[in-house]
Amino acid sequence: MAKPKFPVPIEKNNYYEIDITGLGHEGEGVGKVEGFTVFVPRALPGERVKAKITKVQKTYGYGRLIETLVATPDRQEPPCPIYHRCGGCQLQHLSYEAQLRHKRQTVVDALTRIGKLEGVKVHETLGMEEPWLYRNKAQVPLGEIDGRLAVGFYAPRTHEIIEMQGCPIQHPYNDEIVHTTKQILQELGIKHYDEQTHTGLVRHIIGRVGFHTGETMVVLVTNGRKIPKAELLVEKIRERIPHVVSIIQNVNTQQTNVIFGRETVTLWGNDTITDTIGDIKFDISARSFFQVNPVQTEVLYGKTLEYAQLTGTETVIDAYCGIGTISLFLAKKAKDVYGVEVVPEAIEDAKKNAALNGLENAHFEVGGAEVVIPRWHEEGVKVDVIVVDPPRKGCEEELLATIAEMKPERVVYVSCNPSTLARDLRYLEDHGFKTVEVQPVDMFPHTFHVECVSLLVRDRISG
Ligand SMILES: C[S@@+](CC[C@H](N)C(=O)[O-])C[C@H]1O[C@@H](n2cnc3c(N)ncnc32)[C@H](O)[C@@H]1O
Repeated sequence: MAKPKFPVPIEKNNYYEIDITGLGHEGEGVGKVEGFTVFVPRALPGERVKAKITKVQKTYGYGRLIETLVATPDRQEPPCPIYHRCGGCQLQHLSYEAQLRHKRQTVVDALTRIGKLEGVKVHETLGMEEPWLYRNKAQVPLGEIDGRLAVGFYAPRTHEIIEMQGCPIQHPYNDEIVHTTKQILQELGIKHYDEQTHTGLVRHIIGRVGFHTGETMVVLVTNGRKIPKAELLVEKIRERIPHVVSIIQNVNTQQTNVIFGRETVTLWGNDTITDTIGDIKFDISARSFFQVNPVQTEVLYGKTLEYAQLTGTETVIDAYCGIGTISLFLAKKAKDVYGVEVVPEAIEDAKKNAALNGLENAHFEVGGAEVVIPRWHEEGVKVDVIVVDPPRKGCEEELLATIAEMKPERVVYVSCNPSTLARDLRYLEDHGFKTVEVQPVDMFPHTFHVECVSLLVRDRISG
C-alpha cells in the first residue's frame, strides 16, 4: 500500500470524538478528525459521536459508533428488531423526512463533485406516504444457524446470515413465501447450499408479488438440477401458500455471488406473474427486472413521461428497457418506441406485454444497448427522444457517444446511482446537451439508494 503524503491523525483501535457533517454514499455518517475523513456507520449528520477506529486507509478511515454524545432530533428508534445487525436497510434510524432531505443532498453532491455541473435544478425527493411493506420482491439466502435451516439477509460486508422472522419493507406475501418455503424444505430434509464447501442444494428463496393482482411466484435457486421429492415440495407449497400461481426452479451451479443461473424451469403453474402499473398490464418472469416498489414506480414513470414531452409524433428509444415497462408507457403517447435490453427473457416478456396491451408501435430487440443502438444509428434510424435506464454502473461510453451523434431533442436519464449519473451527465454536457432538471424519487425507503429522473435537452449553441 502506498504511504500517505502526510501523517494520518488517527490510529486503529483508538477512540475519537467526531462531529458528523454528512452522509456517505452508503448511508454512513461522515466526519473529520484533524481534517482526515472518517466514516462512521449509523452516525447521523448534526451529531457528535465517540467512535473506535476499525480501519485506516491512505485518505480516509472507518470507525465503529460507540456512543452518541449529542444526538440529532432526526434520530429515531428503528422499527425493525434486527436492524442493527442486518445489512438490508441502512437508514431506519433516521426519520423518513430527513432521509428524503439527505437523498436529495446526495444527488446534489454527486452532480457538483463528480459531474462538475453548476446551476442544475434538483427538486425535493418525492417520497412515499406509507414507506413500509413496499417491496414486491424478496431474494433471501439460506444458511444454517445452530444446526437449523435459517433464512435472512447478510450482515453488512459479510456473508453471515442474520436470521429474520419478517421484514418490515417487504410485502407480507413475500415474508409468507420465504418462511413457509423454508419450513417445507426443512420438513422434507432438502439441504441448503453451503458456499464454503460448494455443496448442498437450495441457494436462495425468491418471492415475487403482483401488488395489484395478488399473484405470487416462488423461485428456488438451486446448485444442481435434481430436487429430491420435487413433487411433494410443489404440492406442499401450493397447499400452504394459496396465492402462488407460479413455482420456478433456477439452476445456478457456479461459485459466484450472482443470484441467478442461466437455466430456468417451471415446476408448476405459470411461467410468469402479472401486475399492472397505471393502466398497463405486465407479465413478469423469474429473471426479469421489474421495479421493486410498485407505488413509486408510477411516480417515476410519470416523471419520465412528463420529461419526454411526447405529442404523438415522436420516435423514441428506450435503452435498458427490461420487460418494456417504460417503453409501453411511452408507446401510448409516441409514434414509435424501440426498446433494447440484454436479457432475452425480458425481451420475450416485453413483446408479450406489448401484445397484451394492444400496443403495436412498441418494438424490441435483445442485445447490449451500446451495440444495438450504434447499429440502429448506422442504419439511419432518426429519433426525437432517448430514454436510458441503465443498471448501477451507468451507460457505456459507446452508447453515450452514439446518443451525442444521434442528436435527439431530449434525453431522459433514469438512474439508480447518482455517481454514475453525474459522470454520464458530464459526458453528455460535453457533447451537446444541457441538463435542465433532476427529480429524485424515493424508490427504496430506509436504504441509502436513491433513484433520479433527469431531463437533458439538445444544446443548440454547442450541439
Ligand atoms: C435499472 S433496469 C431498468 C429496466 C426498465 N427500464 C424498468 O424500469 O423496469 C436496467 C436493465 O438494463 C438491463 N441491462 C444491463 N446491461 C445492459 C446492456 N448493456 N444493454 C442493455 N440492457 C442492459 C438489465 O437487464 C435491466 O433489465
